[in-house]
Amino acid sequence: MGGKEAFNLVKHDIENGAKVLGLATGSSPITLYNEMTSSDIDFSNMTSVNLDEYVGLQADNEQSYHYFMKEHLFNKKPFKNSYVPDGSNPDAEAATSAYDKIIEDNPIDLQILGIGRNGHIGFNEPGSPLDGKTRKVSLTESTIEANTRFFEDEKDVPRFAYSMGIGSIMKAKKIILLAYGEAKADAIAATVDGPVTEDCPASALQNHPDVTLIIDEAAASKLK
Ligand SMILES: N[C@@H]1[C@@H](O)[C@H](O)[C@@H](COP(=O)(O)O)O[C@@H]1O
Repeated sequence: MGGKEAFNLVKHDIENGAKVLGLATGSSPITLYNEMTSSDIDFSNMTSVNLDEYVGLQADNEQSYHYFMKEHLFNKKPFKNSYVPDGSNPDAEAATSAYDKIIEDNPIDLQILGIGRNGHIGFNEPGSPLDGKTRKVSLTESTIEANTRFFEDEKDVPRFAYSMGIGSIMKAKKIILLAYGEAKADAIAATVDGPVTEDCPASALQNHPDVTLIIDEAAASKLK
């Protein structure tokens, strides 16, 4: 899907000096990561900062976002530093403030985003403050249900995550949002045509000066 288009934008930014990439998990960025791993770009002097991680999963847990990122990108293309929130730290205050410090020290040049069916970005579910920092969030039923496919049993799906806030996402210089498939059509319509509202966290992107949407026809099917 849109991996090639996204990759060309990423490559262009790197050639123009981008040093910090904000990265996302989920199925949407996989084709981009495939392009990155098969490219000849050297990321070893770059930094990556991921959006979120499940609370309660160790980095070596196969369902963790740490693991996902290693498997899809970092094992083949190591970065100088790669940051993902520490889901194994039960102290939410410590884990989230440490992550805010990381974001502050590594301002994001280009942020890659997927989108949840309910318009969430990172794990900022509907109702999240549009200017928020990293925090512990409760996942909604719709997100838990969407994530169930990755776990053996629904009861194993984590109920909480540490997520970069929308305020931090909005500070990225540029943003690329990836969305494919009919299940994302309502979220994309609300993001683009709806009001800016906490009911659709991605609608905050309307206030960002440099956002590119890479979406397929199905995801675009409910746009005005
Ligand atoms: N926390 C992630 C999001 O960052 C991602 O955008 C979303 C959509 O995932 P997918 O791309 O698999 O549809 O899933 C999870 O909730």
